[in-house]
Amino acid sequence: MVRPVVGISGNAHMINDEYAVQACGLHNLYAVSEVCEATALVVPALPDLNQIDELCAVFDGFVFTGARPNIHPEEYGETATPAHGDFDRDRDRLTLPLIRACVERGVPVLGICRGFQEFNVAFGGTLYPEIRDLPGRMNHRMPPDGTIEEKFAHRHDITLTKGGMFEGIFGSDVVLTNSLHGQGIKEAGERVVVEGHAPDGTPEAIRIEGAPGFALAVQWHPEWNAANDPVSRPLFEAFGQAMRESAAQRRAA
Ligand SMILES: N[C@@H](CCC(=O)NCCCC(=O)O)C(=O)O
Repeated sequence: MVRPVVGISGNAHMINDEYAVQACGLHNLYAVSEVCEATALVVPALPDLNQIDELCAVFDGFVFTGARPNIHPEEYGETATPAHGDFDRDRDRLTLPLIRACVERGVPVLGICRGFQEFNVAFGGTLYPEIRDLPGRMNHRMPPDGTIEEKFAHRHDITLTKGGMFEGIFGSDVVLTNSLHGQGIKEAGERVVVEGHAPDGTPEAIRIEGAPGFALAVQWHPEWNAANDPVSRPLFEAFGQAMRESAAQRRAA
């Protein structure tokens, strides 16, 4: 049985401030390979090199990964300010239409951190540029100091909608996760259903209403220690199963 082939979104990166590359966190690749039991291939976030229809035809699913650069606020009708930080416009221009196309076609998609924010913006939602500046909110950013393990350590609970898809996957309505993001959902998009919140009310888990396929996204980083984490593993297992079922249906059609 051929394993599902999964596109993992790349990110613009400069080596030594002079050599442009597309980068992808290794944990995303290992989580998809080891837990989804799938072949993980990096898709360069370069709209000029990719055709949306071809990507949807070639891949059995996509993971839209985390990334430090933010979605440009003009993608959700707002004007950039210094608070909005750095951008990756090529990634915006590929991932937002690709997410919509995958959902329409029933191609399974999983969003992580920036990818979670892309799901919301792709369906008409908006973002806060800096969660920690909002009254009553925590600082959700990656700790500035410490080891990489400390930066990806569990940080807060997330309360999930009872009877929702995420509770069904995790087997609990409260889960413990890491947190490495500065931005977050301000207004949920028209078809964006928020199923999970942090203790300060920040949206942390969403699904796309009416999606024929797997279309879930989380604000935290489940790819970290995915094979062993009791929250990450079932999420990637569910994603892998959704891709196998979707691929079998497409082959049978
Ligand atoms: N840029 C967005 C999304 C944050 C994100 O995806 N973080 C993952 C990378 C972690 C790091 O390298 O800092 C935001 O800040 O909300």
